[in-house]
Amino acid sequence: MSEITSSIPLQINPDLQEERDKASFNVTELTHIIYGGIEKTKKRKRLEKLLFSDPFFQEYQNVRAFGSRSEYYAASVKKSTKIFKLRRQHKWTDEEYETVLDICHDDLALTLHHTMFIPALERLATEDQKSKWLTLAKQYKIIGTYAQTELGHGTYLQGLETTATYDPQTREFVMNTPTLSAMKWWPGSLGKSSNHALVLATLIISGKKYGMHPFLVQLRSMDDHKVLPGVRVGDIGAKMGGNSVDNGYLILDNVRIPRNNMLMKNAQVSPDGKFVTRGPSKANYATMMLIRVQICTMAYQVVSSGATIGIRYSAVRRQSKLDPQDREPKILEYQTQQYKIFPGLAMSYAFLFASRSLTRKYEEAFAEIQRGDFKSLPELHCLSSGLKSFCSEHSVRQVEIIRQSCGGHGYLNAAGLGMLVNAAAPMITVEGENTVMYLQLARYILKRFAGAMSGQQLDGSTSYLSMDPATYVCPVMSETDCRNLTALCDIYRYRSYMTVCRVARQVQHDMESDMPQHVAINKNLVDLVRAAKAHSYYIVVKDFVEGVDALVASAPVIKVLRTLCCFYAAHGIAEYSGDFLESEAVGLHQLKWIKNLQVSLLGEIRPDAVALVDAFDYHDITLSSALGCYDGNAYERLFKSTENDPMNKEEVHPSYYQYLKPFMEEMNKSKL
Ligand SMILES: CCCCC/C=C\C/C=C\C/C=C\C=C\C(=O)SCCNC(=O)CCNC(=O)[C@H](O)C(C)(C)COP(=O)(O)OP(=O)(O)OC[C@H]1O[C@@H](n2cnc3c(N)ncnc32)[C@H](O)[C@@H]1OP(=O)(O)O
Ligand SMILES: Cc1cc2nc3c(=O)[nH]c(=O)nc-3n(C[C@H](O)[C@H](O)[C@H](O)COP(=O)(O)OP(=O)(O)OC[C@H]3O[C@@H](n4cnc5c(N)ncnc54)[C@H](O)[C@@H]3O)c2cc1C
Repeated sequence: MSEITSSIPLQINPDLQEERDKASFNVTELTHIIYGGIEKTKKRKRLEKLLFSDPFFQEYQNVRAFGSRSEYYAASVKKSTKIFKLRRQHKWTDEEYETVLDICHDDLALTLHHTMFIPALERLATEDQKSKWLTLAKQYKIIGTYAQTELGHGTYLQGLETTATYDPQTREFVMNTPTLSAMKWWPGSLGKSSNHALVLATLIISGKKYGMHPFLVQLRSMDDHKVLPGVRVGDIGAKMGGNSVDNGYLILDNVRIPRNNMLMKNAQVSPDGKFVTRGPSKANYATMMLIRVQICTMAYQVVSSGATIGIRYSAVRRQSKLDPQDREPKILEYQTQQYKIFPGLAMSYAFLFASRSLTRKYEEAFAEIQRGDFKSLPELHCLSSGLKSFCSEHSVRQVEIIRQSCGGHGYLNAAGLGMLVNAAAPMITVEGENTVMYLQLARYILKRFAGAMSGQQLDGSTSYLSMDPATYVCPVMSETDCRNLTALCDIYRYRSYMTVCRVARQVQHDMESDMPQHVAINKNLVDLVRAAKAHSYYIVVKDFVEGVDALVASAPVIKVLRTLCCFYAAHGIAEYSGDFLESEAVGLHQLKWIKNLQVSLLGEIRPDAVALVDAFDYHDITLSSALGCYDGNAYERLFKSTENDPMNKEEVHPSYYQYLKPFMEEMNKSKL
């Protein structure tokens, strides 16, 4: 009888334990830094324990892996409602609730209710409207979504075709979907879950259009969830990932809603049909900006989860030979493996600091906006647009590289990496497609650059655009200088300055050559995006350097984070060396030194790699990966995962009797 079983050993895989034993710093100290202090870490642990002591959360993993789409959706509705109930029962604060959503990695069917519907009510409704609708929403007496995107338009909001026409006779809005391309298409939780939707529609009064405004529309009966008259709603179909969410379509056929169902914080329609605005015209775009900021944090979670799986697996997987006399090495010993995974590790910490800094700026600006002061809105819009695009693009790409670095096993669902990549991929598209968002940033940068050229004193993230480029000398004079974080940051800043300067001059030149502005802009779009990317890279490196500099921590923690920060910056320069050379931010000598440093840092990070991902402190259920489990028993867990596979339920699959058996019989009888 074979001794091979799928039982999971009680002890940690010795290969992983060996890594933990040799860490140069205290992992718990770093975990506290990541989560914002001992109390917050403890609270998180308590919430994790509360959630995962319920066997449902373990069973949920199986439905996710092996259930049909409909079963997965149903389990996810159950998960959402369980969490909603727990929130009420334990009177969680908003912060505790957010922590729970982070622990669950946010694949909840009813996700849009809390990610967008409630924040939109908070931002777009008047106090009176809030006391009615927001209260109902927070008590889960209504479930809602944010229905903006249409089949024909997602990006171009001025092109939205859904109409809200005011009828002063009845003091109602008539909500209508006039064409196929006007139907709402994509909103999460719309297809089957929500009974209400915040519908973004073009307001029409007496035949005149007044732009996009938010309207609260009831879609389904509160008694039996049946679709109300005039409403057609359904699921848009299976997606590459995120299939627990019922992204939906919505057609409104002259559905009448009371005047008060227009959310009127930023603009009002009086009973007799007069339109009055308050604040800037883009005030109704506020919810999107919030989610863009949150996407940066999600990108951190995505890439740090991927790095955790990749590094733990690479520490327990042995393959081939390095020293012919020795046993097969851990694949983490191969420099090429380190080169695939450590950029994701360094990026995790870079995005942790960058998203933290962006969130802080957002909260400060939001408080000002609440007081009616909108001066930081343009800066915040552009910063969040750029960083949303940068963090999503880089994290999704890096996790796919990590997936590939896990060889064949990385391709299994049980590895958790494919699902992670597919779930994270829409971050590139949602809340403003990345190219479009980079271009929003580029538009802002061009204006600021023009301001600097005309002698304006700039502040905020673009203040460096008033620098005098003639004073720049590459601050790296020797190989040792390459470890100077301020010097590396200066190199990024100058690269960004030159990239912006070049495209600004080109656009100006094209316009002076009598090219209409839109033609000149379109002729330079690729370089405009390049400038926005260079600026975003600089901001992320700067936030990382400043974040590490400001840390109050033990010397070993600071040392390891400085090493990662240096690697992150050096890796970026090596990867985009063409841009850095072209802008003359570095010369060939410096580039060679920085490339050498990048490679030697791999070896310096290597001994702490496992400890650096342990510090993220992800629960095994959150990671949902046989390869990335804390105990490192990857093979046992892979084998165990096959037990739940419905394909293995019967010894002989029904298809044998249906197809294979008759086919084999026919083949065996055949004379050919
Ligand atoms: C474990 C894994 C978890 C991972 C999870 C992964 C994914 C998450 C999955 C799902 C997400 C869930 C929900 C998703 C929801 C959505 O997607 S909701 C729909 C979002 N849609 C958009 O974001 C649309 C994007 N388009 C726009 O924002 C605008 O149309 C655009 C900015 C492109 C142009 O606007 P428009 O009004 O047409 O522009 P103008 O050219 O007239 O004006 C531009 C001026 O307006 C300023 N501006 C634009 N936006 C803002 C803003 N938000 N705030 C402040 N100012 C703004 C802009 O700077 C210009 O100003 P100037 O004229 O230059 O001064
Ligand atoms: C998983 C998922 C969940 C979503 N959830 C919601 C939701 O809850 N609510 C909601 O309202 N919407 C939702 N959306 C829709 C999402 O917001 C849109 O898909 C997104 O805003 C992009 O718009 P689009 O699909 O129209 O892309 P398009 O604008 O058609 O983009 C297609 C291509 O055209 C290019 N392009 C477009 N305009 C320009 C331009 N001006 N300059 C240069 N290039 C341009 C883009 O760069 C891109 O390459 C969701 C989408 C997904 C995938």
